[in-house]
Amino acid sequence: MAAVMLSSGRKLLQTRFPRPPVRSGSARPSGFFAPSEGAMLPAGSFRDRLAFITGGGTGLGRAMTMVLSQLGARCVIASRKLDVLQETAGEISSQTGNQVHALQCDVRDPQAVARCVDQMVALSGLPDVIINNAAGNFICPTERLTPNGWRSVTDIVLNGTAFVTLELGKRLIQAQKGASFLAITTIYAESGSGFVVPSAAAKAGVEALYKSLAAEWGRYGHRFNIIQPGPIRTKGAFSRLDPTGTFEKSMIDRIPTGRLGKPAELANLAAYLSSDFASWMSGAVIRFDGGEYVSMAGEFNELRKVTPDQWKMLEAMIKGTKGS
Ligand SMILES: CCCCC/C=C\C=C\C(=O)SCCNC(=O)CCNC(=O)[C@H](O)C(C)(C)COP(=O)(O)OP(=O)(O)OC[C@H]1O[C@@H](n2cnc3c(N)ncnc32)[C@H](O)[C@@H]1OP(=O)(O)O
Ligand SMILES: NC(=O)C1=CN([C@@H]2O[C@H](COP(=O)(O)OP(=O)(O)OC[C@H]3O[C@@H](n4cnc5c(N)ncnc54)[C@H](OP(=O)(O)O)[C@@H]3O)[C@@H](O)[C@H]2O)C=CC1
Repeated sequence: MAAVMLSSGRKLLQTRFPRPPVRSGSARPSGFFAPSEGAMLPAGSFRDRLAFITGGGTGLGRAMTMVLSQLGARCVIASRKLDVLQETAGEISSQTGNQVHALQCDVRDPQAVARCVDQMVALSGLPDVIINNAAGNFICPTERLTPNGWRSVTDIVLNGTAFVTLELGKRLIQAQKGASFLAITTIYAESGSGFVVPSAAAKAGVEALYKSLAAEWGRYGHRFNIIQPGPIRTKGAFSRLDPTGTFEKSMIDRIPTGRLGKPAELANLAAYLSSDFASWMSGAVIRFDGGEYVSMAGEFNELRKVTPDQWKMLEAMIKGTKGS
C-alpha cells in the first residue's frame, strides 16, 4: 500500500501502487546546477569604492569581502573578534592587492558602532557600500529560551543592524554622500520558523527597516536591498543550527537544485546589488536559496516522489471518475 503525503500531513491517495522501478545512474539535480565561483562583475567595478562589512571575518561576510576586494574595493571589516578579522584581512589583501582594514566592533553597542565609524573615517572616509551581515542564532525550543537568550540574538541582528545603519546613514546624509546598504536576512524572515524564533523575529524586523528606509532615504542617494539566503555551509551557521549534521540531507533533498549554496555565489549577488549596475534597484528582497522556499511551501510538491508508472495509474483513476 502506498500513500502520497501532502506537506500538510494529509494523505492524498491510499492505493496499491506497483513497486517503483529501480533507477540506476539517474542524475541528481545538482548535476544541472554546478556553481560558478569566480568574480562575476568586470574587474575594477569597485575601484575607488570603500565597503564596510559587518561580520566580514568569517563565513559569508568573508566571501563578500573577498569578491569586493577582488573587484577593486577597499574594505573595512568589523566584528567582535579582532584576531579573526586581522587574519582574514591579511589573507584577502595579500591575494587581491587591495587594502582590507580590521576594526573591532560589537554592533549591539551603539557607542562602539560610533567609535568604529570614527576609526573608519579617519582611515579611509565614509563608505560607498554597507553590508549588514553580522548575526547570531541557535536552534532552541522556544519554551527553553531565557530572556537573555532572546536578547543575545535580537540585539545582534535587529538592534545591531539598526545601530550601524543609523550611524552611517546620518553621517552620509550630513556629508551628502550616496551609498548602497545591503542586509543579509534569511528565507524564514518571510515565513517565520519554529526553533529559531528570535532570529526569525529579528530578521523580519531588519527587512521592515530596510524596506522602510528604501522609501524614506532614496532622496539622500541611499539604496537599501535585502538578500535572503538559503542554506550555505559555514562553520558559524551549521555549528549552531545543525550541530549533529542530521538535518543536512533532508535540507538538500528538498532543494530543487539538489545542493547547498556556495559562499562565492552569494558574494557575487551581493556584489551586483552593491554595484552601480544595480543603481535602479532599491527596496528589493532577493530570495537566493536554490528553490528551497517554494519547495517547502507548495501543497502538492511531495508528488515529486510519484513514479511514471504511478502517474499512469493516477491519470487513469482521475479520468475514470465521472461526476462529483
Ligand atoms: C544549517 C542551517 C542552514 C540555514 C541557515 C539559516 C539561517 C541562518 C541564520 C544565521 O544567523 S546563521 C549565523 C550563525 N552565527 C552565529 O550565531 C555567530 C555568532 N553567535 C554567537 O556569538 C553566539 O551563538 C550567541 C549566543 C548568539 C551570542 O554569543 P554571546 O553573546 O557570547 O552569548 P552567550 O553565550 O553569553 O549566551 C547568551 C544567552 O543565550 C543563551 N544561549 C546561547 N546558546 C544557546 C543555545 N544553544 N540554546 C539555548 N540558549 C542559548 C545563553 O544561555 C545565554 O542566556 P542565559 O540566560 O543563560 O544568560
Ligand atoms: N550560512 C547560512 O546558511 C545562512 C546565513 N545567513 C546569514 O548570513 C550571515 C552570515 O552568516 P554566516 O557567515 O553563515 O555565519 P558566521 O557565524 O560566520 O557569521 C556571523 C558573523 O557575525 C559576527 N558577529 C556576531 N555577533 C556580533 C556582534 N555582536 N558584533 C559584531 N559582529 C558580530 C561574527 O563575528 P564575531 O564573532 O567576530 O563577532 C561573524 O563574523 C548572517 O546574517 C546569517 O544570518 C542567512 C541564511 C543562511
